[in-house]
Amino acid sequence: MSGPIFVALDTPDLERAKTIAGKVRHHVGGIKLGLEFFAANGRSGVKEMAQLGLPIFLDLKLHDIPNTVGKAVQALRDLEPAVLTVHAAGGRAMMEDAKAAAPSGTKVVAVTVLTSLDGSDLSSIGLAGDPHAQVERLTALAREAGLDGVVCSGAEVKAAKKLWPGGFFVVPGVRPADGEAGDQKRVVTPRQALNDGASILVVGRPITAAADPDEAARAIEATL
Ligand SMILES: O=c1ccn([C@@H]2O[C@H](COP(=O)(O)O)[C@@H](O)[C@H]2O)c(=O)[nH]1
Repeated sequence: MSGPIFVALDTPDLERAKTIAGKVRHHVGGIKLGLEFFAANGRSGVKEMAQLGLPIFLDLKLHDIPNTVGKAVQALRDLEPAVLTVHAAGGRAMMEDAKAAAPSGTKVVAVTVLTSLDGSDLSSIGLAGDPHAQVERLTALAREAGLDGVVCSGAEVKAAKKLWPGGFFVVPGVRPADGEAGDQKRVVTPRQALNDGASILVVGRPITAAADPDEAARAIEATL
């Protein structure tokens, strides 16, 4: 993969996704397509975006029983995404089945604790302890399940990498120093995330909501 920035094209509008990708393509290493894009455009939309020639990160955050997730990954095989996500909370067997069903060139990575959650959110769903401990627990589980890496916030990536030196670490929820956090709760700067061990950075609104997405991507790239 070339540059570390994957731009999150969170839109249901295929033409808008193509326009933004076209504008920022020289300043990003790939494009991330998530639930909003996939729900609106499906597999054909992913194929159309792939024609731009940038690596595709398919962020579907699959989370179900092992058989269902394995079959879903099987159905996605021909899209050959560079990166595909599942939720680590689905458990070891689910992650094993996802990895077994994925193409060999796809990195299957597990979401540990969403960057939009803090300690009080975890308490409200019955998970005691801070996000840090939960990220460490799920990173160890993802490693045991044979995945390629995890998704965590920049606040935990250093600890996760210490547990798994050869892992692939995806860090979303990054914001330039003066950036709006929005719904993200565990936020660090792109530079800090890379310093602490991120393999790739996921950047959405700081680029896509900017008046000039190309300039915004360029400015973030210049800080790295
Ligand atoms: O824990 C997670 C996992 C995935 N995401 C995704 O990353 C982008 C972030 O977008 P911003 O606009 O830069 O906040 C978005 O597509 C999420 O689905 C995440 O934020 N946190």
